[in-house]
Amino acid sequence: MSGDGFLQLRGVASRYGQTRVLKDIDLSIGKGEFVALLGSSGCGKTTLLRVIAGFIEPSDGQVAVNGRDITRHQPDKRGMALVFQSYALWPHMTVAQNIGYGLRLRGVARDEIARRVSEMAELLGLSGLEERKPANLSGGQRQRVALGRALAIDPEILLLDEPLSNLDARIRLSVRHELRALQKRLGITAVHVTHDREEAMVMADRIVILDGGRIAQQGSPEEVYNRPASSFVAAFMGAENLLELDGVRDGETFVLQPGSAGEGGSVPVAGRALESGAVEARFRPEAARLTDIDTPATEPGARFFGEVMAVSYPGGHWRHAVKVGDREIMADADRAFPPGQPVTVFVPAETLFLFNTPSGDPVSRPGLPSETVKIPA
Ligand SMILES: Nc1ncnc2c1ncn2[C@@H]1O[C@H](COP(=O)(O)OP(=O)(O)OP(=O)(O)O)[C@@H](O)[C@H]1O
Repeated sequence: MSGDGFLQLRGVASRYGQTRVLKDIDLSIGKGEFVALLGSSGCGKTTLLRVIAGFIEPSDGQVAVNGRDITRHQPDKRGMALVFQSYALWPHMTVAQNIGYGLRLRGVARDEIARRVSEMAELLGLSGLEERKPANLSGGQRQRVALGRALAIDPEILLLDEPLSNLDARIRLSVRHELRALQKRLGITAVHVTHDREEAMVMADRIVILDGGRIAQQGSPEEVYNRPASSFVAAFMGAENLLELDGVRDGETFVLQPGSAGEGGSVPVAGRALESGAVEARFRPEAARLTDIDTPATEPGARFFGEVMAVSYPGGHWRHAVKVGDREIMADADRAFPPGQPVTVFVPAETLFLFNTPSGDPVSRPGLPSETVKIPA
């Protein structure tokens, strides 16, 4: 999925000295689209945002806005505003002076600045606080001042670098929704850097997942969550349980072979690029159904045999650590299975993510209890 190309990156690469941080970044963002750059620490999110903002010149590739190449334009000539995690407000200035700062730098007339500041204060729920200093504001209010300062210059593109991560958890949830609603209302194009999966899911139209400086996958929140393109993306999107299995493709059905995990079952190929051989199977704890040993499968999916190692109650369900073959997985259930109890773990086909391992070689395992259940797709 890609936008209409309002903001376009073509073949962007960046390096710090000899270290390549970004490679082959092709990204097309539509006008008014909210895109989240998501990835673990050090994957290059901030570097990419800074390349877009113009604080870092890419070692290769091009950045264009509305068809115009801006790769070598100064940051203040790009029609973009950047909001940081640290707010970066001037402590000696009032809320009004902070919001009006960018306008003053641009030589805007005093009356116009006053008009714009009061418009921003109104828009961001800061009316009445204009004469306060940042030290006398809450974290959420400070972040709104930083946002007001960014929006006051009327940018075409808003760049957000983890702007919510200094806020406490409860405020973060409400500011997320405020920011998203404001972005839609103003029709502004936004690129938001975050390492928080849920934040990206609830705020963005599109999520771009970075891994080691490359785009691992991009798509709507629903796409990347339910149809991860790789084992890395599946794990990053919460399917952290991993089992290594062998499978045989039989037309449009992928049959999992018996092995050390006691696995068996079959899943529809459903458009996936799956070949016979070794696969990594990934699934979320909440996707697994835990039952007494030998409970038969009644729908397509995979069945594993295991032993409960530990049980806890994080709220709403019981979470179990289960030893399956030589791996430990997490599985949720609405009742507690005591440690030591043998169990069946069933993962329905649509929630089981399968990826051929790079070599394609069968995974070797010691033989343990196993069963194959072949259910037609
Ligand atoms: N000025 C610099 N000089 C050398 N290496 C740098 C510099 N800035 C960043 N890096 C390296 O580049 C890589 C990408 O950094 P970047 O800040 O873009 O990652 P990130 O995904 O935003 O991480 P985080 O979520 O931790 O902020 C990291 O390995 C980092 O150590």
